[in-house]
Amino acid sequence: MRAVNFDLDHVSVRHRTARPGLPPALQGLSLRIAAGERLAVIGPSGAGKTTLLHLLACAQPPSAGRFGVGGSAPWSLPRRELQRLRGRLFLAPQVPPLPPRQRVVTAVLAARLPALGLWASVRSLFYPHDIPAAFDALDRFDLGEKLFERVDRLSGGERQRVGLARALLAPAQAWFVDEPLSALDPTRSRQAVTTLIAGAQERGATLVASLHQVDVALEHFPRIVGLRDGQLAFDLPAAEVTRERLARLYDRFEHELRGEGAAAPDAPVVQPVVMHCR
Ligand SMILES: Nc1ncnc2c1ncn2[C@@H]1O[C@H](COP(=O)(O)OP(=O)(O)OP(=O)(O)O)[C@@H](O)[C@H]1O
Repeated sequence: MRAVNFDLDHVSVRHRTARPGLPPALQGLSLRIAAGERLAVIGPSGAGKTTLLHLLACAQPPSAGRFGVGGSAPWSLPRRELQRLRGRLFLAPQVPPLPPRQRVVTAVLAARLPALGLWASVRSLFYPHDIPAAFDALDRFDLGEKLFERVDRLSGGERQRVGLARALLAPAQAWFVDEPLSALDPTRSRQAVTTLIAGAQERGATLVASLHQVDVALEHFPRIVGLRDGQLAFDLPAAEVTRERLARLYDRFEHELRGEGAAAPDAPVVQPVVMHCR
């Protein structure tokens, strides 16, 4: 499967529901992400990390500037083609949208729906079509024994890992993963991030992750994009992200840099967000 590249040329994003007078969530961002590249997006709360991932996954349109995916402007495509493109992009929200009463096997295999026809999709809701593949994906996140568990019987950390296991089954060429480690303890975090990276590399998929754990970002991602107040603060190889740059990026948000205020491992589950991208 061929990976895709992304081009942002002075892109701004304003949320439709944003209060008038507030600056856009992203302002004049210019970035180029090559096919198969791996990068982490860091920055304090409200910097625009989630908005950037939603833009890249074609879940959120730009309000200004030029945004291209694989050489075409997604928001100018006919609706059906835009849908097809979205099927090649996998967005993993921080809180995965897993139906609470569903079995884990069904929830994980749902990642394949963009590649299935209508009848196969409906059928797969009742008869999981590839149980071994679901087991393998879960097992890589140490969750193989939860295959037939109901989603609402999982801890917050387990749900988050189920959400990540979906990436391994998605027919996608680019993965956008929003704070994948927020409900995981340090050991699980390391396991999850190495599994994600290995999975993306096996497929040659582009991987963009927003991370609050700056140490994990610097250790595992060769390129780091720093956002602050919706603007690009820096775009550098990890080795060039110095303490001074981080101190400037997190000025007045030092507690976030120290990891304070993060969700406790396996914290109580927050209600899943509704995804509008497919
Ligand atoms: N649906 C929305 N409607 C209106 N404003 C929004 C919406 N989503 C985000 N924003 C605003 O856009 C800005 C960027 O938010 P975003 O969620 O992208 O930041 P973030 O860096 O991911 O933050 P966090 O680390 O807290 O998740 C913030 O000012 C936020 O309040």
